[in-house]
Amino acid sequence: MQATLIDGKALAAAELAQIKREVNALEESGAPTPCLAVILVGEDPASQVYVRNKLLKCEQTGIRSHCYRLDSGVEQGELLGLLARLNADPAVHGILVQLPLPEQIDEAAVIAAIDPDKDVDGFHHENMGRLLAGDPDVLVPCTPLGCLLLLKSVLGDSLAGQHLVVVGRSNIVGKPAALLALQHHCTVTIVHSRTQDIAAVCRRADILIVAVGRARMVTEDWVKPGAVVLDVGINRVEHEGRARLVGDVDFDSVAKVAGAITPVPGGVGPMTIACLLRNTLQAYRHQRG
Ligand SMILES: Nc1nc(=O)c2c([nH]1)NC[C@@H]1CN(c3ccc(C(=O)N[C@@H](CCC(=O)O)C(=O)O)cc3)C=[N+]21
Repeated sequence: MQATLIDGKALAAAELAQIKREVNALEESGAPTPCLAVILVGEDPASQVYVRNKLLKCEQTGIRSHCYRLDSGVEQGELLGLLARLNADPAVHGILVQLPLPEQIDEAAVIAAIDPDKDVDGFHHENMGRLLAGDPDVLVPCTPLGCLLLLKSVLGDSLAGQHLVVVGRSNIVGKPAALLALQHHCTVTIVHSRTQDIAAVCRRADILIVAVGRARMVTEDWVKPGAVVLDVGINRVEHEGRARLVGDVDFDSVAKVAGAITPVPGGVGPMTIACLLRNTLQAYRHQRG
């Protein structure tokens, strides 16, 4: 391995420590405590792990949190009613509805029902539009924001002119990551399942962000020597009879050619959670003027 390992866990811990200091300062000034509401529908095991993690990090930073656990058979109207109450509650500053939702519920309708000012996921069309327009007063999706912080940790502020290729075009990672990179003056390409000779396009990237959800899809022949590789994938695979977490990047082969690379676990994931808390604090400040 020649690549520098980008330690997302350590960088996230530093970010959380900073958030904790800011929350403490608010506390000392007598201001109310920032509060995040999390809604979890059903019993999806991965969602339960992620939500537990988010609540734990809230506790560590002093952000108040409240988790609403709804039955997997809940009616959409009930979920929308809960959102209306949380939107109207001035003590709640951030709202996160854990995805995916059960099939009887229209995800788009749920996201549209969240007050954009409390939309700490940055999934509401109002926030997507603001990001597209380059409005600084926007809540940016947590994973792309985490990617940007990881990139700055290796490249400093010199993202300008770098060719950044995003693999994947989802609304929650690929598209917002591309827009954020564009705002930081990168030359941006998005590639996806219909792209012709995807490996050749990726090989031209100075920075590669991979978010497709296919275990170890990106191999060393996709990567330019010295490139920075961020792996957003979280795939559970069987390895010698045991469940194991791997990314969308074939770490062992890519680490031989990349200049820097994030591991899975311990890369983008922890940074995503740190950015959720960062967004909660931003939403709090915005709401309090
Ligand atoms: N409304 C909503 N917002 C989200 O931000 C959201 C979501 N729904 N649904 C699911 C995805 C996934 N996601 C992750 C966050 C942290 C880790 C994370 O911390 N991963 C650890 C490992 C965790 C494990 O052991 O499974 C790591 O990479 O080191 C992973 C995945 C947020 N998501």
